Amino acid sequence: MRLEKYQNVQDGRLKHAGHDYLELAETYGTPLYIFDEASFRERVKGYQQAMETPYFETEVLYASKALLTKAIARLISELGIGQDVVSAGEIFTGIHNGVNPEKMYFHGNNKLNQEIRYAIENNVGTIVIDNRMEVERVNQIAGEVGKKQRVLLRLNPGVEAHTHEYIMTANLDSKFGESVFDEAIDTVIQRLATAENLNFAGFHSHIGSQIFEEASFYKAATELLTFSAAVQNKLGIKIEEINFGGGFGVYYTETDQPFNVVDFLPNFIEHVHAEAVKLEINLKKVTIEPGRSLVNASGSTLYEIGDLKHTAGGKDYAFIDGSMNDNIRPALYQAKYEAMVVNKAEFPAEKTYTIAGKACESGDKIIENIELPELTTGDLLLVNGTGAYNYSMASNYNRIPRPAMIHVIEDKHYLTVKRESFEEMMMREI
Ligand SMILES: Cc1ncc(COP(=O)(O)O)c(C=O)c1O
Ligand SMILES: N[C@@H](CCCC[NH3+])C(=O)O
Repeated sequence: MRLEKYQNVQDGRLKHAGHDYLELAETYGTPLYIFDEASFRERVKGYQQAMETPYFETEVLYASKALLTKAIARLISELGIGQDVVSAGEIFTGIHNGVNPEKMYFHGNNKLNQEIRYAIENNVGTIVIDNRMEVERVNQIAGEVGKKQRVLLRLNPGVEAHTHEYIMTANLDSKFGESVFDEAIDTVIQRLATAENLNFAGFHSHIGSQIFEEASFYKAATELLTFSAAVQNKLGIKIEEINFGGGFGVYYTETDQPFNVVDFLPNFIEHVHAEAVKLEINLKKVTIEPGRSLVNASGSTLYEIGDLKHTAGGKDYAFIDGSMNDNIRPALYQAKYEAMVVNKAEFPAEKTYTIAGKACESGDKIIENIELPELTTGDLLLVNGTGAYNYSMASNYNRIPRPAMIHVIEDKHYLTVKRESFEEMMMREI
């Protein structure tokens, strides 16, 4: 397993910022989500600095679908980044933990009327309109609330990025946004710009998630700016802001070769500026909304090895006390992960295992065919790169309680999510 900056091997054991994983397991139990707060803070600051430019206002919005807890919301607020939200639930969590709603961008392809009303009443700064029907709904609800709502339109620029089919968002049949190739697109934009209760500020696009080619982002930017210029020239509508979405790929295993986002961003901003100048677009604001690349490497999950099984077919299973309930990604996207036996950090890897969860599903395998030291019941297995889309996609399938989460920050660690109890799982039931 590739170690993160905060991990190192001492006395034959893997440690997290000097903390022994065995002690963390004793204190908090397993399975345990562990979030390294220092590296998250550093990454956020790095992105913010890399976006700074004299050309226009820039803002980093954190795509909170990747991981949102009360503690994460407090960090968003403290660090002063915006929040990309996709439901009233995310807005609620943000607002109740100090996030300034003016800095929120509300996305979603079927925002409910009550969510739109909630957002407008609670001063959510920008609603990113997905489609022409939503234009009318937001306009009407804003009128009822008595506000003029700032909005962007989500465009599908038709830039196909190479990623898993389920996380592509800009193919022609995507459910997200209005296509730049749609014959009615001009009418939709004209309506947006003239709707009495809307303040149309520009466009948004997000071409997909876990993307490794910088070229796809440059291409999408060029497409969007060219389209914006056409809108200005043809319809006389000014485009002040473009939100370029998130999607920067991260390292899970050695087949992943992500680019360095902090190096990429200044070049990207230059590209956007140069294209905007060429096309005579007076951009006032540029935003990005990364989720995975901000949190994934800060998260890991600690499991205890239970039973071991050698099948008649010759496979060696090692069962963990977690499951697809705490990490659905291998089952959903065939996602790959690396892992390490923290108490055998210096033992040679000599056996091939399939790490399977305890859920009643054959597909509940967290890692297939990983080389590890000979395992024994009670060993602790750490899976790295679980910060994004693990806790936020966790479920209670099989009535399995969701794990606890802790934050580690230099010399201390603290609980941010309590382990779910059986009672809590029944709480909403009558
Ligand atoms: C509109 C939008 N913005 C931002 C993101 C965050 O993407 P990622 O976590 O890949 O950075 C997503 C998720 O794919 C999204 O749909
Ligand atoms: N949840 C997905 C990505 C979807 C991103 C949100 N649009 C993942 O785990 O990779």
